[in-house]
Amino acid sequence: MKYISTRGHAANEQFCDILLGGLAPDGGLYLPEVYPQVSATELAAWRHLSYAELAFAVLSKYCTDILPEELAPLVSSTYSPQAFAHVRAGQWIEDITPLTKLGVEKGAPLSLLSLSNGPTLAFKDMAMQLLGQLFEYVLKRRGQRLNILGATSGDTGSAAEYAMRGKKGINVFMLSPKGKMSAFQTAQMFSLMDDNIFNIAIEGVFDDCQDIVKAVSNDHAFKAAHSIGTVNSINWARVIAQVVYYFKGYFAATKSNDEKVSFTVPSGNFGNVCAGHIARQMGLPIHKLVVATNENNVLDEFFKTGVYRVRTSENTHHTSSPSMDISKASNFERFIFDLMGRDAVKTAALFKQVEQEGFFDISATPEFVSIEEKYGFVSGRSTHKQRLQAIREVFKDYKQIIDPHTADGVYVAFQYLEKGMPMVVLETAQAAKFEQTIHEALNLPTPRPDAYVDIEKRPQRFESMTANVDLVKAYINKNVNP
Ligand SMILES: Cc1ncc(COP(=O)(O)O)c(C=O)c1O
Ligand SMILES: N[C@@H](CCOP(=O)(O)O)C(=O)O
Repeated sequence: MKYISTRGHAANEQFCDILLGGLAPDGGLYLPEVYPQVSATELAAWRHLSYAELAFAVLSKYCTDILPEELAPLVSSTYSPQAFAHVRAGQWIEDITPLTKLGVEKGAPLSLLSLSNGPTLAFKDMAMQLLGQLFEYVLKRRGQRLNILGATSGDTGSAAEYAMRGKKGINVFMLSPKGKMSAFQTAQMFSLMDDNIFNIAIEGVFDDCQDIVKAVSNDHAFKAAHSIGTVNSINWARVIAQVVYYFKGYFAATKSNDEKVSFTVPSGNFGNVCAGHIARQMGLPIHKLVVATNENNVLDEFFKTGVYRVRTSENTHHTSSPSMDISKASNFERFIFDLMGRDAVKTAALFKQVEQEGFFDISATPEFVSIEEKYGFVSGRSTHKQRLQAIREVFKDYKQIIDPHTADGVYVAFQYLEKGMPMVVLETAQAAKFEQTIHEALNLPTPRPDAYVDIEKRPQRFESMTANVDLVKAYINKNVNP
């Protein structure tokens, strides 16, 4: 399998190269030359696989430069009960991404696909645990080191740090928006004292952090000299690891492969729902992909109007679903590349316009008009009030405490229920990470795993910085070459 860039100027690379490379050298994002297809026979056989077996089946189609006998143990040790088995409502559950059937609403079976059972209680663990294994394997094979530079709005950071802590040859430099994550999320990252973990609190919003990651990655000399890699969904490996649970969720929600399923995905950087798009392109019978945003509704605006208008830091709201406080959805470029018939020239021109003018408008194109029919995408947005309402209703009707991001998903999913069509909402984090909002909605304490009791009281270590690329580079340089 060869990989190409959405902007058309990268040498055709193999999986292990793009795993370490992150952003393509022309500033674009990597994608496979073609999406591998899943035949009807394969889909029938996959229905009965365990999560680890399914992950191996999907990943084998993409990681073609890793021998199957070497990939298989990496995947099976990642998706093991040690990392993902959990207790819910007093019950010990070994299923890695269990589907909780809530009930039938407006004639549609409604379920939650629970993705936040890993070590840091958010869906990011599903991919990040695998990335940790893949990085270690490839770096050892090549005798290289890696300095990961990441941006987080709350969950990617801790998932990456827990997956990479103590790993030989890997450092993690993680940028986060100062004072904008929940107290739990902040403590989860900043309480780590491992020598290879560096937390940097940036005065700004998530987009400022992501812009710095891209600027550092686009400085090819610095990137090469400091072996810079990424763990955000810029990195293709993140996205394919997330493709797996769409297959798992589909099988759990249906009895036969003749059925279709809609998925609602709480969205910010467009990585999670992009994985759904790729599963659909591979042949998974997905009906609708519902993009649910919070008050930072750049994506909802695009799917409703054809105008993609990024917002400035000042116009990015600090909300009660803070991990989705994103106004420049970096992964969105992969979908636009597909939408534009995989035309890298058109894609590069559109994103150049975003850089220069802050928007593009494709409302008058046949491509935009075809989106729902051809790709199944629809969208909606939720606000603080609607988020609280969804938390209350799911608790009242189904006795489940959902987190604020999942609540945005549930609220928007209700607008797209169709009689007889299963609707699966992706549960992206556990409520424990956002207890202030849960308390506001339910006036109840949120149970949390023993390992996290009083985490907010632990000592914290982090560096504060203004949103300045040179300061970040100097900090990396100082710590990599002390
Ligand atoms: C809990 C939670 N839900 C939803 C999202 C949005 O996912 P994506 O950025 O892949 O669109 C994030 C952050 O990415 C998150 O941490
Ligand atoms: N919401 C994320 C931010 C970025 O998403 P990613 O999937 O591109 O890493 C977070 O919580 O950190």
